[in-house]
Formats: sequence, structure tokens, C-alpha cells
Amino acid sequence: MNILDKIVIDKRKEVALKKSIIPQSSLEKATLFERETISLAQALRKSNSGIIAEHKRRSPSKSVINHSLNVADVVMGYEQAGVCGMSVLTDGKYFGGSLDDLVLARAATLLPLLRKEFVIDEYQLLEAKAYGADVILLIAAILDRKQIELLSKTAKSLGLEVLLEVHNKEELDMSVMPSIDMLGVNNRNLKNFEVHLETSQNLSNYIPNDFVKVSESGISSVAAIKQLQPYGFKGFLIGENFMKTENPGKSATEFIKNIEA
Ligand SMILES: O=P(O)(O)OC[C@@H](O)[C@@H](O)c1c[nH]c2ccccc12
Repeated sequence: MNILDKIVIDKRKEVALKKSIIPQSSLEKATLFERETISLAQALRKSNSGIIAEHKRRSPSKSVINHSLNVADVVMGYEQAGVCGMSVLTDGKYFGGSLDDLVLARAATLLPLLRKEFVIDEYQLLEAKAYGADVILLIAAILDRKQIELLSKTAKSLGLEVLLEVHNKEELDMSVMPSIDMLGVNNRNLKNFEVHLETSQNLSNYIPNDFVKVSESGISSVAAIKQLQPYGFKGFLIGENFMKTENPGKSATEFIKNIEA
């Protein structure tokens, strides 16, 4: 069994348990549930740098990245750096994140926030809304077309944007549909953690132009951004490269300055 299979098995148990503790009707009563969301897709279309900076404490591939930072500080640092939006990992077991991280991030910024999660159930979309997200991630590798359709339509009905993540042409072909806003190519294979930036380049041609193209993972230099931009990528999701430093906001500031230079 690969790591992604394990994560999904654990996630199913987690969601079942959470449903029994906090019913959907309670999530719908949350103050943030009524909030107007902010568009990440629009921010990316308008930007020259297109950075989506991630809050990521650890990962199954790298173990500890940074355990000593405060979410609000990271988020405020990223905002000052001029990022277009942020991604907050909410998976606990494998990434050390939580929905508390998301709501703390929400309290610290008005920029678009992506709930980075292994979404397999509509309940997680209601959670995303209740805890202040603007965007949700759907990972094609763990869903079929019907599920992507159902989840993306539900997300849209809640006012959430959808970033659909693919890693190969089969996943891309089965998941392109109008209820998706942004198409992300994950340069990391979540089944074996190999990272190749060429994955983005190779798939870019097959992504219809109506979707904002996002390249995800393994981006650690401005040169990589410059390499990907000619292929139509407007968004770049960066976690470890910023989070491994003592001051992620400062690292992001330098990085963005160099893209725009
Ligand atoms: O830390 P990196 O290599 O910059 O990657 C960030 C982000 O792309 C990565 O965390 C990610 C992309 N898709 C995911 C799906 C689940 C968990 C994590 C991810």
C-alpha cells in the first residue's frame, strides 16, 4: 500500500468520527460560514509573481520542516511579502496541521486562503467554509470523475473556489469540468514522493486555457518560476522552501522581489 492509500484510509475514519462529534448543521451555524469568500483565481490572473505560500510544519517525505513558528506570524509575513494567497495544511497525522491553523490564519489575513486537505467527503467542504477558507483542493489521484463533479459543485454552491490537482495526463483528462477554477499540476508524485518540475511543463499544453494554471511542489528558486511561466503557469504553490527558514515571510519577500526584478 502506498502512502496516499494510507492517508485516505485514515481520512475516512477521521471524517466519520468528526461527523459524529460536530454535525453538519453545527458547521452551518458557524459565524464564518456566512462570510463572502475572496477569489484566488482573480488574484493570480492579475499578478506577475503568482505565489501561493504554504503553512506546512512537516510532511511524510521530509518529516519536520518547522515546528517552532506561530501561524499568525507566518501568515502576516507572507502577506507583507506580497503573496497572492496562502495554503494552510489541515491534515494532522501526516502534516501536523489542523483546522485551528486555518481559523488562526483567517483571523490574521484578508488574502485568499486554501484549505490544503485530502478531501473525500462533502462534510470537509462545510468545514472548510466554517473555518474560513476561500478555496479547496481536490486531488484527482484519490477521487473519480463523479466524486470530483459532486465535490466541486458543492464547493461552488458554498462560494468556495476549486483547485483541482493532477499529476499525469489520465488524471487531467478525467477531471476537466466547468466547476473547476484552477488546475494544479503537482510536481511531486504523492505515491513515491519523486519531484520533477518537468511534470508541469509536460502537462501544460493539455490544460484548457479557461483554467488558471498552477504549478505545485518542489519549487525552490526564481529560476524555476521563470522556467514555468512561458508554459502559461500563473500560480506557484511553495511550502518547504519558505517554511524551512527561520522567517518564512522574509524568505518570501526576497523571492518575490527577485521574480519581479
Ligand atoms: O513544500 P513544497 O514542495 O513547496 O510543496 C508545497 C505543496 O505543493 C505540497 O505541500 C502539496 C501539493 N499537493 C499536496 C497535497 C496534499 C498535501 C501536500 C501537497
